[in-house]
Amino acid sequence: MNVFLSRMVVKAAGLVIYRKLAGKIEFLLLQASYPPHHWTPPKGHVDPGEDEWQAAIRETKEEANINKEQLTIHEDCHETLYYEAKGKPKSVKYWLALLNNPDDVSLSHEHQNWKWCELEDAVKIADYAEMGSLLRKFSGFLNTSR
Ligand SMILES: Nc1ncnc2c1ncn2[C@H]1C[C@H](O)[C@@H](COP(=O)(O)OP(=O)(O)OP(=O)(O)O)O1
Ligand SMILES: [Mg+2]
Repeated sequence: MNVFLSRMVVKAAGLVIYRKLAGKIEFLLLQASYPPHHWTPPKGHVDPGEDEWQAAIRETKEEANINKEQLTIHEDCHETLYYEAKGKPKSVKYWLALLNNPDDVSLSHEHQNWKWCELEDAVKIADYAEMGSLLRKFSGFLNTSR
């Protein structure tokens, strides 16, 4: 991406959180409380003075009430999505993270629901093609690193 474009891009970051339950891997998706009520992993905008890593961890705490200490973040498994949101180019960097204990999740006012989904369901519910590819890639990472 050239310098001009990279300055215009709205940066966001988040964590693709998964848990292992009954031998299955499930991904956490949160549903926006505002239209189009889309489902994404916890994520949000990078604040001034913050980098993407810090934003991913802060947003996960704010949106899903999950602390860094409850997670094992796979620092080497990450991917950035680029799309247009509200007429502006947006980038969202996601890292993969295990929720160590399959604890409850609680929501911020920005979300109205959450779901733990196995891969194929997560791909369907998250809906966007690039998010589907990202989830498949992260799932592949888990299958080869186990
Ligand atoms: N992977 C995607 N590809 C294309 N469009 C997407 C994708 N994810 C979400 N959108 C759409 C849904 C919304 O219309 C719009 C903004 O959604 P989103 O990027 O999730 O940010 P947001 O404004 O809801 O919250 P946040 O503060 O968490 O970034 O983009
Ligand atoms: Mg958000």
